[in-house]
Amino acid sequence: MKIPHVLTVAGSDSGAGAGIQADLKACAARGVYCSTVITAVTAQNTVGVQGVNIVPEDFVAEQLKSVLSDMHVDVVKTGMLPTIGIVKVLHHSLKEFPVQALVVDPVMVSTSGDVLAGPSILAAFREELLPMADIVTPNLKEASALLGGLQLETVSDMCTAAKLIHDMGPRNVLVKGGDLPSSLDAVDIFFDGDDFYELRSSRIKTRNTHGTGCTLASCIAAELAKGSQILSAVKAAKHYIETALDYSKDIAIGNGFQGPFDHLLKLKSNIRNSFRKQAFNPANLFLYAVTDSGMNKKWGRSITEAVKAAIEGGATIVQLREKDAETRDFLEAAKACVEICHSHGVPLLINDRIDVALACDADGVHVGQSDIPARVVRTLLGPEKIIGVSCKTPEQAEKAWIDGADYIGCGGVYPTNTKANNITVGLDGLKTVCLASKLPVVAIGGINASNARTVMEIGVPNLKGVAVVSALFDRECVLTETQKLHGDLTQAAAMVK
Ligand SMILES: Nc1ncnc2c1ncn2[C@@H]1O[C@H](COP(=O)(O)OP(=O)(O)O)[C@@H](O)[C@H]1O
Ligand SMILES: Cc1ncc(COP(=O)(O)O)c(N)n1
Ligand SMILES: [Mg+2]
Repeated sequence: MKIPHVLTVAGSDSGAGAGIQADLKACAARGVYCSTVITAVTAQNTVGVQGVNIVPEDFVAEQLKSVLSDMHVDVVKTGMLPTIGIVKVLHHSLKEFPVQALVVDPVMVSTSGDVLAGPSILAAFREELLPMADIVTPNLKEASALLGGLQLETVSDMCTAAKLIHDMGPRNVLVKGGDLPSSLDAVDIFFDGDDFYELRSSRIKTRNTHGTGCTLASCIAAELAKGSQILSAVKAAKHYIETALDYSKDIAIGNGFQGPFDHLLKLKSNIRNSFRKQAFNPANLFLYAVTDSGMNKKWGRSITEAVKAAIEGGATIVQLREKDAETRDFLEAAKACVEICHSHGVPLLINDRIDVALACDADGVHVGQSDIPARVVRTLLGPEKIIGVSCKTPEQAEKAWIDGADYIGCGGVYPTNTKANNITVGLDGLKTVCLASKLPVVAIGGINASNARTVMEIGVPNLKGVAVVSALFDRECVLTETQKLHGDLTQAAAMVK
């Protein structure tokens, strides 16, 4: 399988906000393979550039040959090209190994004001590289330098510059206005030789803008490699910059005035979630209340009234299992239950309906063997949420563990009216599954005040509690029944210890 491939020819930034490091991260974030030809190694941080060590042009040529003679590169993107010799070497390589598109970011001065490629480079840019480029992406200072010091202060000046640079031969020009002093928005001008496009995004208030230029150019290259048209590639890249800046506006890396931003925001948001993740507490399975709309209707109670009574009676986790409710009514009830549960520190799960769980920000979901697989539920809900799976066999328990579930429900232990045609596993089946399971287990199916102790007294360590439906909700007083069951379970737990 061929995958989209960008080759970046640029300098290394030890602080990893710009240069090669930004290019690698931007391409990774956009799902594109990125190879790297390094033209210079900079000693650089959030304060500025402390040193530059230029790679000899022969060795730049050697790197280019290694990559281009072996790999299929779709798009070449250039950043810091510190010498005329390196520009010439690149020009030569691109003649020998033509690619689908060339994106030129004419890096000259870092935002910290340090020179990365001197003015002597300008002639080589104009003569060798720009005529080959599909797009060139100067910032205000670079556009001005390319045009012999022309003053650029307004959006209209940027249009003039785009047109003049277009005359040097590139097919498209993007003049970037990140540094436009008077502008509330971040405005860039795109010119394709016929039309001007004013591309605006909100200007994010942050110190973390080091590397925006490199990232923008890499992202354009990545989108081109995936087959986008140039204008949509530029728009996608600009949108990505805006999102990444917004996401990273408060991160603190380094003590200087310009910090790097965070390219891999999607990935990081998962990692951050996993830092935040409170490990599921198996003790919550102790008295697990599962609602049933039919029963509550029969006794003239709303779901919320039933849940409140169960919690006050000592339920340690609640699952809403509303098979017949209209979705919108269910969601409203679920939102109210989330509030009640959270005010008591009790987790609330939703049976089967991942959409409802997401919409009401429930603590998790319980799924059966014929529902969406737990592995998919985990992807949809992220690492923070609780996932339970109904299992009858050790194999199903093993699979639930592999899929990233937090607990399993095992049953039916006894015959029950709440599930038609449900195979009963009995106490023996329960014990077998508990002994095999790597996850904590809650027993379910026909459990009530008269048999709960017997269930708990099978005495296997990872049986953490019982789940009940009718024993709480098919009764006149949910509060009393829950209190009674809680008392029995507490006694049984004391016996087992
Ligand atoms: N604070 C900001 N908020 C939103 N977008 C920005 C901000 N600063 C720069 N950009 C955008 O980042 C991209 C790079 O622009 P610029 O900073 O001008 O280039 P360079 O990094 O080469 O100096 C442009 O699309 C610009 O509009
Ligand atoms: C190696 C290298 N390449 C490019 C830039 C420009 O990035 P910025 O203009 O965001 O400082 C940089 N600072 N370092
Ligand atoms: Mg910048």
